[in-house]
Amino acid sequence: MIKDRLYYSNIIVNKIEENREIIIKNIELQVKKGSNFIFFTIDNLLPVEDVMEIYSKFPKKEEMREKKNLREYKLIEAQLNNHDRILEEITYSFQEKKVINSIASIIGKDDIIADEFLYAGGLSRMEEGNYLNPHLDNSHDKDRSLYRVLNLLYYITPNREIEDGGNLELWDKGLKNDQTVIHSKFNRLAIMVTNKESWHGVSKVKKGNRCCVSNYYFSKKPMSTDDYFHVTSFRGFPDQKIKDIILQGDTILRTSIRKLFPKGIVKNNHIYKK
Ligand SMILES: O=C(O)CCC(=O)C(=O)O
Ligand SMILES: [Fe+2]
Repeated sequence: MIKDRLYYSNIIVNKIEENREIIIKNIELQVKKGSNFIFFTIDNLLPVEDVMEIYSKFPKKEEMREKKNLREYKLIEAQLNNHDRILEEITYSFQEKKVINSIASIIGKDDIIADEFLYAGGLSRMEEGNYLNPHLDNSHDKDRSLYRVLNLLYYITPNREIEDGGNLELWDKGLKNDQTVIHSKFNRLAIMVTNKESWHGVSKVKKGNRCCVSNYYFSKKPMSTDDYFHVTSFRGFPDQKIKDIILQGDTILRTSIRKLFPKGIVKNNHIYKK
């Protein structure tokens, strides 16, 4: 059996469909509570031996690009053809039409387009001390013609405990309230809406590594009714008061630059050049 995107996507769709009822109930509850930041997780996505194989081929620290600043400290790779073929296959399996359709029908949005250039998607690796501060994802795609609407995060590092840090944190009740912690557990797919309220981040990794395969879905229409545009906007974690002020200033600065130069001044090289 060739482990290609078709193979993975068949398993993924079956898993989503198996969980359809529970996911829909969960989303309905969130909507009822008035949340616009919808998310859900699907556990045991792939057979364990398949995830272990993907994990074993995941690029090592030295083979990835380090992003290190006040906002984030992590390793990324979008240039998938520099690595084992299996990594490109698992990443793009989430972009197969039937996976998109299955998720789209659950979310109730029919005009979803996958991000074939992996603009800010692809592989990410976080090691001890790495973090991703609370942020709103950039509202649009690389040409600023489509809205980002969903983020799919598939965690593949075995034996990660919640105490090891590196968990996905969602401010689904607003930044002034406590965040919901999503354990970045082995073989878990987390799916979250991205809009102007979806503040999220990754807590500092305390132990081991945290490998993730990520994909964005786009759409001509946003997840809400009104139009909006924002650059990736960062905040401090709740205990980082000074960093919070600095990061808010940083967002204001980058927003003003973006107003002067709508396509940005530095070329974003976090894309898959085919
Ligand atoms: O790694 C994660 O769980 C979240 C990643 C993320 O939010 C991002 O890359 O924008
Ligand atoms: Fe994000």
